[in-house]
Amino acid sequence: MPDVTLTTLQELKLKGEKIAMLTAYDATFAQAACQAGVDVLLVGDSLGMVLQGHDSTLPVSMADMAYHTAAVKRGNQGALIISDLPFMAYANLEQTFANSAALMQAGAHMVKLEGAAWLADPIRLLAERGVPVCAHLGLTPQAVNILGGYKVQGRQEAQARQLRADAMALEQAGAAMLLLECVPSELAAEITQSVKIPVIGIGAGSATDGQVLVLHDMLGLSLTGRAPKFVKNFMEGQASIPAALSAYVRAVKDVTFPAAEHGFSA
Ligand SMILES: Nc1nc(=O)c2c([nH]1)NC[C@@H]1CN(c3ccc(C(=O)N[C@@H](CCC(=O)O)C(=O)O)cc3)CN21
Ligand SMILES: CC(C)C(=O)C(=O)O
Ligand SMILES: [Mg+2]
Repeated sequence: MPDVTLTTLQELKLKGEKIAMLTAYDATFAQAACQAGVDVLLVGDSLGMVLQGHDSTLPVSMADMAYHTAAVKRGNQGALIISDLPFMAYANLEQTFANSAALMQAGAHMVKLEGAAWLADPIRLLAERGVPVCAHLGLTPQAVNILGGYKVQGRQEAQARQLRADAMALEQAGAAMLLLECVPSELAAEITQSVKIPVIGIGAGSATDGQVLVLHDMLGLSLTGRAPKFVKNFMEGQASIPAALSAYVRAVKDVTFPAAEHGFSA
């Protein structure tokens, strides 16, 4: 078992102490993040963009996710490891079970699925089989071709109402955690208060129970030359990568990150 478990995260939410989460794709950065005090490591399918150079997360395979999960597991020092199920790896229940098993056996402690209320059945069935699930709501990058780009979600009242309902339904179904990406800060605050499970945000303001960023983004690296609005470069003013990782954890814990400028309004 890792030092950080679901119970730990529940306690952090109750105490009002923020959860620091960061993506990791290899053993060395996993170890460095742990030594900086990161609570949760996310083996994100963002690796398709930052490691592989694709322009979306869609080309990422299960083999890729299992390979990077196994590498992160070897460098991990007590963090909870969450791995993304990649595009179309949870299109039906049989695939969802087999692919979740592969990630758990590679070293994940939880899997993350992108979607909405339709995730209720897979979440309930995975939990019954021993797999905790994080539900990723709001801007779901695997649906970029449906969404028409990487755009803020939940700005219209009807969409906001839908997101609130989805969050409650997925908690009810047995989700262990929610991740809100690119939603107005006010809406993320409401959802965080309305559920008992931890809510992690990226581009969702400072009121969520924790924050996540893509490792390369927070180290000031970008393939496209322009980072999303919610990114802060933590290398600025730091002399080393370990110092930047520590600055990130400190900023999340003392709620100096994210600032208002990193969030979206309705
Ligand atoms: N390097 C990296 N960082 C990420 O955060 C990330 C990935 N890759 N790959 C998968 C998804 C894609 N993500 C993205 C990418 C771009 C924006 C973006 O540029 N958003 C606009 C908002 C536009 C609006 O106002 O609707 C922004 O200005 O931030 C957001 C999320 C988040 N994830
Ligand atoms: C951006 C985060 C939330 C993610 O899903 C990823 O890194 O793939
Ligand atoms: Mg992802």
